[in-house]
Amino acid sequence: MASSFMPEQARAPPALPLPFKIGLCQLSVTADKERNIAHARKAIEEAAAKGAKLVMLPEIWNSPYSNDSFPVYAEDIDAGGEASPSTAMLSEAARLLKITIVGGSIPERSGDRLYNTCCVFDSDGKLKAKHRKIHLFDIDIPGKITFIESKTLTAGETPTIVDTVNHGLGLAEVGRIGIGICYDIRFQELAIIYAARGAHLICYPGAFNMTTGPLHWELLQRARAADNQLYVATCSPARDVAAGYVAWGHSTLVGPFGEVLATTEHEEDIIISEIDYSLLEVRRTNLPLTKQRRGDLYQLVDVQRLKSDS
Ligand SMILES: O=C(O)CCC(=O)C(=O)O
Repeated sequence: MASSFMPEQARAPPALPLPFKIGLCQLSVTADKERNIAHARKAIEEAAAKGAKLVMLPEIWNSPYSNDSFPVYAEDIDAGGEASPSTAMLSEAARLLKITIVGGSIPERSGDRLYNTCCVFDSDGKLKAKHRKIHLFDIDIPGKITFIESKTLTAGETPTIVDTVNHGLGLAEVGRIGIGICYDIRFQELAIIYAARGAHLICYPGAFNMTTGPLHWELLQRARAADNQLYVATCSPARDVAAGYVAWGHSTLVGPFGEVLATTEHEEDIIISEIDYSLLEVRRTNLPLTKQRRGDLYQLVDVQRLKSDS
């Protein structure tokens, strides 16, 4: 049996967690940051009270979604404490409620740069991972939507995968989770790499809009899940038609067969749904895609892993 003194490489892989509940908090977001933080905390507490062991928040939940707001609402996550009241709240909530939190995203200040960043906290309140949005949302659909995140934000440089291991119990609390933020979902290569690294679930906090949302939001989630035979969870802000950026809403959990397991409309909501990772093996046996891949004809290179191996 793995002892807590063994080095990381010598540990047996943690046992898959038993089925557990995920909570997706589709929150209203206002210009009042203090209120947004208190509101998010309340929603996290409600999801945990309903049995969620993993709780997820939307993209940019502490600030309006705009290039004017990002510099004003940005926090120095690495400094922590008073420099980052949003992540201080997430850490405390995770610790007190004994849950894992995929903390949506907030604007992050690091030196003279700004990022769109998702923090993952384990059930001890420890920051396990920080994902900086890799693909910035720069699009122009004339007459419909133009948004250029790169006006203010810098793109992240690394894919992010998190093991939620409880070493004491030798259990993967809520599994191995890949993280992407919104526009990151459009890039299938990222999801393929997460699947190849053993992710059970990919979490995409996101805020699609009224043009691309109806066409692409569910389509992309189901495609990422079906192609990679894993769970996909998304969490959006609730829709505010008076806001400068109107979010599509429709936070969703998709299963490893590409099936929508739980979803909602555009109002505030907390979705609670069950995740059972034993289904991954079932689906992968039904459709043995990994074994059937034609590596002799095509290959995808995991550049980060290649660099770390060399
Ligand atoms: O890809 C899209 O259509 C929307 C993406 C988005 O809203 C974002 O990345 O914030």
